[in-house]
Amino acid sequence: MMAGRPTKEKLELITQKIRPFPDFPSKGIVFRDICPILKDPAALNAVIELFEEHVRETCPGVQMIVGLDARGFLFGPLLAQRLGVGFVLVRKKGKLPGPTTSVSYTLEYGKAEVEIQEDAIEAGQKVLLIDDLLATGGTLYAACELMKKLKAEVLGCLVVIELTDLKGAERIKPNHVFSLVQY
Ligand SMILES: O=P(O)(O)OC[C@H]1O[C@H](OP(=O)(O)OP(=O)(O)O)[C@H](O)[C@@H]1O
Ligand SMILES: Nc1ncnc2[nH]cnc12
Repeated sequence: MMAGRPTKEKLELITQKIRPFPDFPSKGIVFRDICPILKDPAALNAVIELFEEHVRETCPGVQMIVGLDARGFLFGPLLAQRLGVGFVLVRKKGKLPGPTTSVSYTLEYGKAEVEIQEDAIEAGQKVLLIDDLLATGGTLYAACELMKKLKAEVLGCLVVIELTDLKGAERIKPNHVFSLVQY
């Protein structure tokens, strides 16, 4: 049923479910909350179908979906299942057991460090990164650096929301970002 819905309708369904919260988590930030998307199966399905369509058209050789802590974990495994590929976690530092490698980065509202298990991805594997939102691009940039360390081939990045004024797409170049909703 959902697959038959036009793209425009799917995008409207998703956009309606994104809530803005001014001045969260600090003054001047408009926080774009994706929680209502998760509460609505049709909206969540629309997100996954639009990502799936894009990936099947533009990255048919993808071998692994790499999700970013924490909200990339909400969409990544669903997409990976649809595509019939695996899912790997990029986590905030200190959460993963065994040998890991890490990269630090700055956020729209803070500083952090991400890490991945060293054996999560094999050299040469084709991966797509996924997160809920692209702001300054610091997080995705750091995740792309992790991919470099593991010698993975990044086919692109997927986000539900892109905050275009913050120029995250510039930051992660030459990697490409596909976003569903832009502000
Ligand atoms: O493009 P950037 O400026 O790097 O910002 C985007 C990142 O910020 C948010 O995560 P956050 O670090 O708040 O963590 P969370 O997902 O654990 O809430 C968001 O989910 C992205 O991962
Ligand atoms: N404005 C924003 N809304 C939600 N998540 C974010 N992560 C970084 N900036 C954000």
